[in-house]
Amino acid sequence: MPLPKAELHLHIEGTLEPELAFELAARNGVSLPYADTEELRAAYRFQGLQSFLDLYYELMSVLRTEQDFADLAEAYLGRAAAQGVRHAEIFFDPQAHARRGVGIGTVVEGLWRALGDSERNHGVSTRLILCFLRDESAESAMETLRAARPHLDRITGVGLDSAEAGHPPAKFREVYEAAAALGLRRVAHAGEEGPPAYITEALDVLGVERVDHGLRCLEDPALVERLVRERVPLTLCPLSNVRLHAVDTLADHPLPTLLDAGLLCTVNSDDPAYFGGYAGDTFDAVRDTLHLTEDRLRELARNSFLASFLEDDEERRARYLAEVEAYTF
Ligand SMILES: Nc1ncnc2[nH]cnc12
Ligand SMILES: [Zn+2]
Repeated sequence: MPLPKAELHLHIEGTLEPELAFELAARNGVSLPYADTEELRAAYRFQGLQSFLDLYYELMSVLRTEQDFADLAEAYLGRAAAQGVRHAEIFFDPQAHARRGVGIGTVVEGLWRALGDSERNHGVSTRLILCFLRDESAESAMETLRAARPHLDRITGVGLDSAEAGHPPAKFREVYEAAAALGLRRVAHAGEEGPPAYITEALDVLGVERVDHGLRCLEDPALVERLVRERVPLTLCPLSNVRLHAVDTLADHPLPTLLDAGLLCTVNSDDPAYFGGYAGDTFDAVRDTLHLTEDRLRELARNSFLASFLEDDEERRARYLAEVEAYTF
């Protein structure tokens, strides 16, 4: 039995495996510029974040209907459950679908067809986090939040993703204020490819409660001290960092340094169809390559539930935490 864990940094569009991409392309009459799944997989060699994002946005053109989003989420939940995920807080990118005329209602209600039955079908509780694309305008983000209003009973929080460099968090001050006023939780990608100052800005200007990635905090010791003091969780994605060249190899990943510094670290899969592993694969990889002890692995699992947005269901959180403590390796 795998170690129970929560997945807190997972883009649902990043779980689109080549096989499902081709199946949906055929179903929807979309042609992909790849002959087959093998040729598509061969394209998964990225120079950095932007080259990944180019393929990620291209491939999601196969997602058209509610059923497509339901099938995508259902496939993810099955894989996640098999790897010990008990709770998943799932990002989605409505603006990336609105571009081709797929409205946020299709996305959210489609995902909900799978998420609504996830506890019963997979034993996985879920939350949805709407991400704004930071390389789109602040006005577009505000329009997206407006369009999300009829679906807010399905949405727990907002996040910020896509190309980071040159798109500081402060650009989205107003939309995060509006999201907070609607009672939404707040997270943001920061310090993945952008500087540590973006992490500080995400905390101070956007009021984020977790930092997605946050890897580059290590360049600013005062910031590390603050993150430790304020118990700000980091949702790290080690396999993503290797594939997008934030680190040279997994053996060079600073996860042990971050843990030793006292940071509240979690490990996550980001875009598992593209980066070579789901949550359990990621835990196995850091265990084997970074030689993490059982105590460290248990700490990472515990942190994942502590950092999750389960404030509305503390009984469940306590149950998950008890499972972590009772786990025998
Ligand atoms: N790792 C990542 N960073 C920024 N935006 C993303 N969208 C999907 N994955 C992402
Ligand atoms: Zn991400």
